[in-house]
Amino acid sequence: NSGSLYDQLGGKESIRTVMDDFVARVKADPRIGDQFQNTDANRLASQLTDQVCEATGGPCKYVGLDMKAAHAGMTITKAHFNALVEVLVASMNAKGVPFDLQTDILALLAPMHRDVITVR
Ligand code: HEM
Repeated sequence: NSGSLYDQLGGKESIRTVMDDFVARVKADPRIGDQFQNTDANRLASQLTDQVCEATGGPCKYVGLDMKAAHAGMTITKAHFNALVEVLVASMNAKGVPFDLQTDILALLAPMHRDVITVR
């Protein structure tokens, strides 16, 4: 396979499609949904799209809070983190992201656990 991860994903519109699905599933998830109760779905999907677009080599710039600041003050456990990853995989499956690409994306996000998990 050639091209950036971003191109393989199908560009920004495809990433946004996954993220819209993801935020909806997160809000409905019994394990983590409560934490996103007051979250503006459109805004979070937009932030996540920019973040993943940039991280995969796309022409975007994520201008939100860094991951430590974004999650400071929240109660986020390893179990919460794993639940969110599971939800993301469900969305990537639902939107037809090939398995190899899924693992590439997860590899980019996994190290963020250090800044996201606040309860250790
Ligand atoms: C790799 C894992 C994660 C990534 C990449 C990530 C990414 C982000 C991003 C980009 C934002 C927006 C920051 C901004 O707007 O400036 C955000 C906000 C947030 N995240 Fe995470 N996050 C992750 C894991 C989690 C987990 C496990 C939880 C809790 C279960 C969580 C809960 C939240 C909440 C509640 C917000 C605030 C949304 C709002 O503005 O209302 N995140 N996250």
